[in-house]
Amino acid sequence: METAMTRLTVELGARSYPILIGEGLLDELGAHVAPLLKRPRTMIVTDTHVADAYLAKVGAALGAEGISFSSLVLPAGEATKSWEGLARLTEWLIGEGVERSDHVIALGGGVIGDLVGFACSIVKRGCAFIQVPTTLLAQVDSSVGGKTAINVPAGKNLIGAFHQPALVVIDPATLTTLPRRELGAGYAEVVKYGLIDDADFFAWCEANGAALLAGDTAARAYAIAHSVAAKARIVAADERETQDIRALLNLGHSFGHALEAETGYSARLLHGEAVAAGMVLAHRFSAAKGLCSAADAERVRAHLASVDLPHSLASAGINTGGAALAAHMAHDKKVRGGKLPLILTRGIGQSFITDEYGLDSVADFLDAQAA
Ligand SMILES: NC(=O)c1ccc[n+]([C@@H]2O[C@H](COP(=O)([O-])OP(=O)(O)OC[C@H]3O[C@@H](n4cnc5c(N)ncnc54)[C@H](O)[C@@H]3O)[C@@H](O)[C@H]2O)c1
Ligand SMILES: O=C(O)C(=O)C[C@@H](O)[C@H](O)[C@H](O)COP(=O)(O)O
Ligand SMILES: [Zn+2]
Repeated sequence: METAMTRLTVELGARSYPILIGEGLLDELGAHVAPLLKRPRTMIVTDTHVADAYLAKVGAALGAEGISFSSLVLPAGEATKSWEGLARLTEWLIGEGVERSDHVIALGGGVIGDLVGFACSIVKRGCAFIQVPTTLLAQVDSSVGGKTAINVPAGKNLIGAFHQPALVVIDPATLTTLPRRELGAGYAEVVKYGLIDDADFFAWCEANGAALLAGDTAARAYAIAHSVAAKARIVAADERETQDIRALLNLGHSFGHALEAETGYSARLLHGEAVAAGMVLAHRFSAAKGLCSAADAERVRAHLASVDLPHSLASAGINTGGAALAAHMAHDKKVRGGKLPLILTRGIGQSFITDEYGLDSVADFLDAQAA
């Protein structure tokens, strides 16, 4: 019997692709992948944790459709999104005889998805890839939209490319094995969609976030479909972040990426955790500048705190001065004409982009937050 599934499309003309969402889809992966292949062969890239839990299942699903595969299992964790990880992966793909028309499968969280996407954008000047996200974060955000990258010491995702996947297959059943801390990190990106432009969805998060994190499958299914639909709409409107639309997906990230840099892209602070703290800082900065009410900023902080996410510099484990944090922000990819546009807000669900505030003012604000 076929799995019940939701099908969305990222509308990008010739680069359009489907997003399939359904419990149990991993078991049917071969049937969805087969029509894309020029030869019955693929390469799976994953990490150690995901390989233990799902590589055999995915292999069986491909085998059932007569698709042979080889696999590369990389170390789990953010450090794999690096020059070393990229070198290892690209050399492996070439050793495996990857062809431009092959479809490499990224099976894992945002680290594997971002790394595989970037490798596929440059190997043989570009081959195809398929996202099979297994974390909440990757299912609601990173698997869709084609931002691919590695981190370098100067900053987060500074070396990368826009390279869209050919297909995204989301099986929320994989979340049953995901540790609670990782679920929380993904949930921060769910809340982000409410804060960008959807106050009703933020209210839904306030009412349902705890249940979602505790394992409510209906809440998870709703949050994934709603988030991915929002992301697909934004990406379709501004694929390469040139029109001040896609940049809204960066809400909380200019602050958050600085916190990640400060903690060395390590397990001390996960990406989603940094984004949670970053979204509180963006709202508080907006309140400090008289753009939004202090009550709205507090509402955001209170919800993230209620689900045990970092919601301040201190709870994110940061005691660095504002100038050092602002210095990280100077490398932000959104900088134009020497100015960093910030994603700020006029209230819940009313975010906007502005380059009115300089990094000096951000540094002063961060000093006050640390005090
Ligand atoms: N490209 C984008 O648009 C985009 C968007 C958001 C985040 N990101 C990037 O995504 C990365 C973070 O992704 P992430 O939070 O998925 O982290 P991750 O890929 O490191 O995965 C988190 C942890 O969960 C484990 N794991 C994954 N799936 C599992 C499962 N089903 N069961 C048990 N364990 C599992 C992994 O092995 C890892 O230890 C960051 O590098 C961030 O910059 C990219
Ligand atoms: O898809 C986007 O656009 C986003 O901004 C999604 C973010 O959640 C993601 O973390 C992204 O990688 C951050 O953007 P970046 O351009 O600063 O890497
Ligand atoms: Zn993010």
